[in-house]
Amino acid sequence: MASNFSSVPILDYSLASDPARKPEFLAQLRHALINVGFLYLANPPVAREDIDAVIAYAPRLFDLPQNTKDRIRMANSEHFLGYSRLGAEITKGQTDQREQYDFATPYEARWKPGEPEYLRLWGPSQWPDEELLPGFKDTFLRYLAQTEKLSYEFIGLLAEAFGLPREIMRGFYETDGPTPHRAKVVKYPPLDDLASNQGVGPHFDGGFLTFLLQASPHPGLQVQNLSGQWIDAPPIPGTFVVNIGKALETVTQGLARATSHRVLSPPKGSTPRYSIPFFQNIAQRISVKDIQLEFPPEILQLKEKRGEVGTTDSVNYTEYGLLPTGQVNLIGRVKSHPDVAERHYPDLFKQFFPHGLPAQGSAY
Ligand SMILES: O=C(O)CCC(=O)C(=O)O
Ligand SMILES: [Fe+2]
Repeated sequence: MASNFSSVPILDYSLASDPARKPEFLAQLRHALINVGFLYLANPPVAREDIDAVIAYAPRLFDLPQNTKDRIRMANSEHFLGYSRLGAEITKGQTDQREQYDFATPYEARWKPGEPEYLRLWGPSQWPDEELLPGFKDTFLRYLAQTEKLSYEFIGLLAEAFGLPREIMRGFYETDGPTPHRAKVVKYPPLDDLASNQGVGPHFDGGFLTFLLQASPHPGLQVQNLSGQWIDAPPIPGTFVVNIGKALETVTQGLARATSHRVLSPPKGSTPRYSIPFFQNIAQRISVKDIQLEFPPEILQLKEKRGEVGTTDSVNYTEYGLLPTGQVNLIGRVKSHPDVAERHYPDLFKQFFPHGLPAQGSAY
């Protein structure tokens, strides 16, 4: 019988460090990974004062004068890092109604001519001037470092929940150098003057795990269940929303589900919604088919019990079976930010946009 879900489960991270209650946590985690693909994580090991501080900074980032935001626009960056104006991003061919900054964990650009083009994707972030937003960069980096650490601890717990050794996933990210991760600070304006209510259109996340901080009390995030219905995932203070990306779904042979999700714009007259997603990545040169995980048969059976996953409204990621992760990432960025691609990756731009820049979808 197909299992389905009508709400997103809440897991308490403090159980994971209590030996007596860890089995309970792992059982809940296994259920959430296999049957839902989303969960709330209460009591995450990220300092509350840093969480509160990044939440407080979010509106201030967008209240900066337009010309100072544009100075660090994404189009400047071959790493697709920086500021994107409202309406600059495309999901599934439609314009998203959100304004955002993309930042990454610290990373020195390493690409050299002759190496694969996708290695150019990662490099330093563009930060707002310190005088304009004192303390933001340091606070955000501290937040990123803690969230990154949590993401690796969580991958260890995921392995345990699936009956594997805790360290088995390391091969995906411990390679010749650090694996960079991306985060965004996002503002969804209310519907008043928008062309549509697509805050962000239906999609899967690409990488391993996403840790989403809902940074204002607005609902709007929705998750698609197995029969295609949209289920609300409203903010719960003090939690992260954790979900699975397509790379992790692929390496776990579909045990951990990547679940389609979207954000609807806040209603007319409302204040803006803010959110801060962190996207855990894996090493760029690795193809997900390079490492085969052997799951115990009784775990694989749990997937059969789930039944067929119904249709989703999201784009798919069939490339993961074929290409290095870095190339899959780069293609995703090109499709989402064609104007940045046109400037820095002209060949890929022509391949995906043979008729030129779409009417919408220009970061600048
Ligand atoms: O803003 C949110 O709540 C979700 C954003 C999201 O799904 C994404 O950026 O991938
Ligand atoms: Fe997402």
